[in-house]
Amino acid sequence: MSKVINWTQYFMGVAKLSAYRSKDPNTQVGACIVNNDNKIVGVGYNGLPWGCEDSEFPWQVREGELYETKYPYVVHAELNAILNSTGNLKGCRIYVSLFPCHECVKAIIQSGISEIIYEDDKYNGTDSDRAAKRMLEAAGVKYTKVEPFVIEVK
Ligand SMILES: Nc1nc(=O)n([C@H]2C[C@H](O)[C@@H](COP(=O)(O)O)O2)cc1CO
Ligand SMILES: [Zn+2]
Repeated sequence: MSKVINWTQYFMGVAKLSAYRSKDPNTQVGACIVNNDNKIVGVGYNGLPWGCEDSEFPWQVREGELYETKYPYVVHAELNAILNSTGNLKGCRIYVSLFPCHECVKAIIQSGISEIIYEDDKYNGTDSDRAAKRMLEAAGVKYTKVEPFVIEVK
């Protein structure tokens, strides 16, 4: 019998495959938005906005003056997936390889997405993470952690 993956593995797999497109040398994140018919309606990974060349922005820099780091320039995977999506996201689920930050959570809530499925939560307990969860709980958006699913890319 050939191997068959379940829906969660499939959508998380698409999210994680997308993450491999990210030029971020420290954290590659992928996201996949799915509607109630189990159709994919948006994917994204953390990258620079259109027109911003990877070679001209400081991907390697994580500390020091904000302007000199990668942080003000990168579009997070979740926001890219929302911005890349087609149509109304009300009631959709978002599969993301890393739990969303407080900024993406605002976009997730406002777009009508009703559930977050995530795998990694390496920033668990940070202020951003706590603020994110505070908003999700207030807005009634579910978040569910799933076991790691290995995608092999050679
Ligand atoms: N959920 C997320 N989605 C994302 O796309 N990111 C992006 C922003 C940066 O490009 C990178 C985090 O960089 P670092 O601080 O781990 O070196 O991942 C970060 C988070 C974490 O909340
Ligand atoms: Zn974010």
